[in-house]
Order: sequence, then structure tokens, then C-alpha cells
Amino acid sequence: MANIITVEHLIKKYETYKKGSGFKENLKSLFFREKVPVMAVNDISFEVKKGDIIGILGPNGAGKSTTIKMLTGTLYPTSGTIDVMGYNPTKNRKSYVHQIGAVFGQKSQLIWDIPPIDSFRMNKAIYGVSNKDYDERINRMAKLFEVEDFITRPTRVLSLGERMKCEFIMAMIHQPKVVFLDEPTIGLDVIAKQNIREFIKEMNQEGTTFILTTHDLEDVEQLARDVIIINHGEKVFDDSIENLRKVLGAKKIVQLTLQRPLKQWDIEGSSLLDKESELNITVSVDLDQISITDFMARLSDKCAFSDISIKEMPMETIITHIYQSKKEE
Ligand SMILES: Nc1ncnc2c1ncn2[C@@H]1O[C@H](COP(=O)(O)OP(=O)(O)OP(=O)(O)O)[C@@H](O)[C@H]1O
Repeated sequence: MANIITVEHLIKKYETYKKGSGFKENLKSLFFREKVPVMAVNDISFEVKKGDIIGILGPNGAGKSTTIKMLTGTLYPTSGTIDVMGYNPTKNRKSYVHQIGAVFGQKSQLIWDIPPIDSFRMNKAIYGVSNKDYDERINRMAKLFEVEDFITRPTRVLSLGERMKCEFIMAMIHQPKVVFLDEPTIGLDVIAKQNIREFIKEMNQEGTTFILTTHDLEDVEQLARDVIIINHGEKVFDDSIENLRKVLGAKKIVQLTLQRPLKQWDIEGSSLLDKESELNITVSVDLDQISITDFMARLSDKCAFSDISIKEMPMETIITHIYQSKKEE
């Protein structure tokens, strides 16, 4: 599939100033300020395919927001190139913003004192959307999101979940081909999160490409087809979600409630991960060494248990492993 975004050797260096501690140091810094560079994004290259949903993950301060800001053209890169559908985001701003949409969980695009429906109309005028297209899109999105009841109330009285639904509608009125989402489900309850995710899936099926940064791994598991992980400004993973799941090998996590305490764990191809109590244990099973059927047979021979649950390796464990392994290198 064709690339919609190509990023090459992207670097963003912020300059901060060292602040002295104590009176003497503070006085000195009035006349001489020592520059301290922060490499927020340090030589990152990647590509995004048309129609993809790509998740950008990373711990706090990794450089995700800085990357998204450069992609949307609100921040100049120190060096490197960004190509989004043939556009350089910091040049030809006017035509570029017609092609993209953005939803930032921490920042509203709606006008606080007027109802969302009026903000929508404002975007309609800014982007020159025809009456027919506007009516069609608004009706459809309003139905999908069930926002009819509250889009006529001032934005400032809306709940966070209601406002976020309106933020999405606001970003989609001009039918952008690429949409950037920075923490779009932050602070939302499970139902609101699910609504937002369904909306993203639906818009993606109609051809919109989404670039998503989030700390919510559920967002990534449910939405992303490809994942980029950045840590300390550097790219440490760039592959499909399937391959991300396989980073620690083909493993299953088995939780057991035993009937009698076990002296030791010795089933080949598996290892004890956690012992919550004498009778409650968690085991990791390596499917490259033992099939789950053989493991179950061995388990039944070895011990009596009253409860069992078999799960995938948690995404959190995999991602923490990726963050840490890069740190140790
Ligand atoms: N304007 C700025 N001046 C100086 N340093 C900055 C500036 N903006 C961000 N930084 C620094 O750059 C690094 C990357 O910040 P960024 O906001 O991109 O991280 P992030 O991955 O989005 O983090 P989070 O998940 O906490 O939002 C951080 O160390 C941050 O302190």
C-alpha cells in the first residue's frame, strides 16, 4: 500500500537554560545563561501507509507530542524531512490544514462559550464545506455518537466525554485524509472510550488514516495495526501489532488456584512468574517448547487445581520490556 507519510531523520532539539540554585548562582544567570540542549526527537524515520491506524507509544517525555506537533506543522523540526501526502507541514500551511485533522485530548478546538454546533458551522465556513456535505456529515456523525441532545448546549457545560465526541466531529467536518490524535481517550470512562474507538474504526474503514499517541494500551490493542515505540527521543520499535505481541516469544500466562501447595514448579517449557500466595500462582508457558494441550496434560498429572485461566502475555509487560531493554543497552 502507498505511503501517506514519510519521515526521514527527524530531529527536534529544544534549548533550555540551566538555572542556578542559590542567590549567587541566580544572580550569575541574569548575565550569563548556560544553554542546555534537550534532544526531544533524535533522528527518527518512519513511514505510514494509507488507510493505516498507527499507534505511537512511549513513556512520559519520550518525544511523542513533539513528533505529532511537527507532523501537524505547529512546530518546526531542527532538521530532517516530513512528507504528508506530498506536503511539507510547515510550508503551504493553508492547503495542508485542509488535508488533516487533529484531536488533542488536553486541548480543545471548540469555542468554550458557544454550543459545539456553532463551532462546527464555523469550521464548515473556514474549510468551505458545501451545505449538502456538511448536513450529510453532521447527521451521520451526530447519529454515530448520539450527540443530538447536547450539541446545542454551551461547550463549557458539557461533560468531558460529551466534549470529546464533539472534538472528533469538529476535526472531521472537512473530511481530512489524515487525522492526528494525541491522547484522545484520556480521562474518559469505559463507555465513552469505546464510543470513540468505534468512531475511529468506522472512519478508518472509510479510508481515513489515523496517527495516534496514547498511554492507554487498550486503545492500541483495539485500534492500531502498526506500532512505533519511542523512548528518549529514539525509535526503539516499528512493526505490526502482531509482531509486537511476539516480542517476548509465543508465550501464554496461566493463573492457577491450587488445592495443595506445590513444593517446586518443574513442568518443562514453563516457568513460575509469580506466587501471590501458597495456592495462587502465575506461570508463563513457552509455546515454542510445549503445546498448551501437553502443558495441560502435564499439569493435571502434577497437581490438583480448583481454578485456571489462560491469557495472552499482557501488552504492558511487552512494552515495559522494550523500554527497559533499550535502557540497558
Ligand atoms: N518547549 C520545550 N522546551 C524545552 N523542552 C521541552 C519543550 N517541550 C518538550 N520538552 C522536553 O522534550 C521532551 C519530550 O517531550 P514530549 O512532550 O514530546 O514527550 P511525550 O512523549 O509527549 O511525553 P508525555 O507522554 O509525558 O506527554 C521532554 O523531555 C520534555 O521535557
